[in-house]
Amino acid sequence: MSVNKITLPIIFMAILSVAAMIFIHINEASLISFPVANLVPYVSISLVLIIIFNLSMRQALTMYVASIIALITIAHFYVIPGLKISDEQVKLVANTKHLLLSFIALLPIFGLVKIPAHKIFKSIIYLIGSLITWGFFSFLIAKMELPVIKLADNMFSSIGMISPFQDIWFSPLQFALIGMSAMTLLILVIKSSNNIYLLAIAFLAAFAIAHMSSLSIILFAILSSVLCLSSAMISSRNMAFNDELTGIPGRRSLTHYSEELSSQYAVVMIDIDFFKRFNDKYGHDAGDDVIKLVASKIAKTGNRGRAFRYGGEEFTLVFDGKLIDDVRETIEDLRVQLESYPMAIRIQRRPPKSASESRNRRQTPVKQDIVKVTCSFGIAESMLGSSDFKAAIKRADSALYKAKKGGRNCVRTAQT
Ligand SMILES: Nc1nc2c(ncn2[C@@H]2O[C@H](COP(=O)(O)OP(=O)(O)OP(=O)(O)O)[C@@H](O)[C@H]2O)c(=O)[nH]1
Repeated sequence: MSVNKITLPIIFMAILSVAAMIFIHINEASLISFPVANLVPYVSISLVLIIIFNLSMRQALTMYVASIIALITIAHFYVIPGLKISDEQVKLVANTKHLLLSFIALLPIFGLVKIPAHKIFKSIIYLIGSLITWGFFSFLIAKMELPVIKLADNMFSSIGMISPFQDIWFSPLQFALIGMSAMTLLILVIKSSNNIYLLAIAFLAAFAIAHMSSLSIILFAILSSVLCLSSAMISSRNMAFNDELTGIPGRRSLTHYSEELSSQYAVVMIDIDFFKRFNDKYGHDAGDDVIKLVASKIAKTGNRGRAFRYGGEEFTLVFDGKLIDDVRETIEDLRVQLESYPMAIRIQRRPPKSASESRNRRQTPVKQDIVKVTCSFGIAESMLGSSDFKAAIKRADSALYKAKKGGRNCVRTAQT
């Protein structure tokens, strides 16, 4: 068992959440009529569970747990009746909700974002970021009097319901946050550009927290849970089916995919040339860099080709519905592209001889080198009346062998 990257921020959040709840309980329990204290065991137990799942490296489970807890906690919050309070108390309750929901909203987010453990500072930025986002959204909605909100208000009142946009709580603190909010939003957008779930949840959280209505909170709870669950499913599927080094589908995916193929397809086996020599000269890490670069190029092959890492320095391309003649040109183009692509790799240096040499090295950037790599290709196609994919792979492998024998950096087909 080892502490993975998101464990420490979660522990940090757990301590903050429990401390905040105890504080709220001590200070406001007499003013509010629902038992805030009930949430303490919920959140504490759930955070302990999250930490345990994280310690056992079950990140997908962590996300499931985080999202289910978000749902249960919010449901608990709103199912408990008896909010008979004065105006002053409404404000206090609103404050309590803001605080609690900020933490709860952050749980799934922290389940999704892999923040390096040593950067607890980053967690604080995310916390402040989501609070500022909330400030920005409530300001926008409350102050701009968007026509769409009036429309929604009318719609809700016409069916006898209270609009979630009514009585938006708006404090002077939000004014102070507005200047910074645009910047924070921008940072959130940039940081989460390849994590659409984070972005969606941050926005939903901001929306829900800004409105403080059961409807928007429930909407948030449902949507964030769905987003977390789907993210968990996608990430566990990716973990099982994608190759760890290159990120492209691995051998297991290929087997899966072969079962969905039509009766006509072309399959290409690709192998990096003289890779052993390359590894010996530049080191294993540089070898890994090359495998990643080659994989990214192969994955971009057009003509509706699907790329897989077959294993080691071998890749497979599958063209469903195509035959050798349909893909020959595509593969020749890919070969030329790889051959002429200058790859930047990090060069490993020999171990430092002394402490002072080691210090000096840390100040100089890691050396890079530009290398050229070539690949050999073997193409085969499905046999009439046979759906045996393994046999097609074997034929492509034999064609690849011919390409290696024929001098490498060339394409051979199972026919020739
Ligand atoms: N860096 C790195 N090397 C790998 C990986 N998988 C396999 N290899 C290395 O790839 C090399 C493959 O070598 P060989 O099968 O002898 O073939 P080759 O040197 O490419 O020669 P030809 O295929 O005949 O052109 C071996 O040295 C493996 O250790 C990997 O994931 N990363």
